[in-house]
Amino acid sequence: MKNFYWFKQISNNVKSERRLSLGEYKRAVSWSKYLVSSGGEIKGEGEEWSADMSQLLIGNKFASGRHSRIYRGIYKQRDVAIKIISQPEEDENLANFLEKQFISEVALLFHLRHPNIITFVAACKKPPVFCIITEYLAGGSLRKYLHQQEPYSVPLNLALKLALDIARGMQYLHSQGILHRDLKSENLLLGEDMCVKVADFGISCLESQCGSAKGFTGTYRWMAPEMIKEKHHTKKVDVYSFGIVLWELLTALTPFDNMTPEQAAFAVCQKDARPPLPSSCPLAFSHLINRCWSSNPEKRPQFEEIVSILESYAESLEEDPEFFKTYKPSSGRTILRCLPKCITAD
Ligand SMILES: Nc1ncnc2c1ncn2[C@@H]1O[C@H](COP(=O)(O)OP(=O)(O)OP(=O)(O)O)[C@@H](O)[C@H]1O
Repeated sequence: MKNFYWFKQISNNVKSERRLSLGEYKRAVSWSKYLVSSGGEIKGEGEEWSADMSQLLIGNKFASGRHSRIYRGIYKQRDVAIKIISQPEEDENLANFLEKQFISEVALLFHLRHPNIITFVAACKKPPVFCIITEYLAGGSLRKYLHQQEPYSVPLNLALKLALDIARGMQYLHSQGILHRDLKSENLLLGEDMCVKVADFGISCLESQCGSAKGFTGTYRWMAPEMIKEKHHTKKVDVYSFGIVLWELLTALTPFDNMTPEQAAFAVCQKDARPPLPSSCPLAFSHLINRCWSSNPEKRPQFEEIVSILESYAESLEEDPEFFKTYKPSSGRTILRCLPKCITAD
């Protein structure tokens, strides 16, 4: 607890009660002054999601986004992560964009409840600073985890479990009519027992309101070709990104590592390039990955089918530890098992 302090205390300049360095203290004050009104707590703007700032204990910064800083904290006795977004004074367009993004992220997160989706706790809006409080996931991002592993070393049963968690979170998200649009290992967080949760809904949208992908800020290495080309896009853009994440799980590498993001985007769109599947990749996975990252969105499966397929793999693996060595895509076994769920009106 020694590095935590109350916002309220900061506003009252009770500096002596905190064991922060002068630099940390100045930084904390510069951010928190916007979140704490003089002598009292912000009551928010009446929104259901408004945080009670008197209950927020803020700790060390542990990560950063493009326009945000992420702090550890405690809110109502619960471990939380606090994403603080600050609008730049000198760039009005970016400031407006960040405000819209904050409102949209909070509106979507507020309604989501699923074990594989990060849990929203509260938020506060005090321009030029906004904050989003979510549960804290101690395992960090899947990307960080994978980068700590030797290439091709993630056990297949673990890769399968992680893939299933992600697919279940995405199935739920799509069932709510929401497109994530920035699915990548950096936005997948690890909780206890290696449970994965989908996070960062900054550029997510309701399917009916997504519009075109013009001026889009997603990440090229994971982005579906139709989105790179700023064309009309559907839920299937997330399935494409999931294919890339599956590839990451099997290789523990960064997709298109030898290219800049722009070169990767060009290669994907103009040359139909995809990251190379290792020769050791079990057919069961390569078959699914190839379907997921198909350049034709219609050919990509829905998450409902992906979950069924992965569940059938998990069952088969439990019955037969050699399953991945003996699997044949045309065996019919998997298809039969998922048939009732696979047939959709897509
Ligand atoms: N609830 C959390 N628990 C643990 N770590 C988190 C949490 N939220 C965010 N992080 C860490 O902070 C990083 C950045 O978070 P996030 O992607 O939400 O910020 P962002 O501002 O949207 O970033 P960007 O715009 O660059 O995508 C994540 O990759 C993760 O490592």
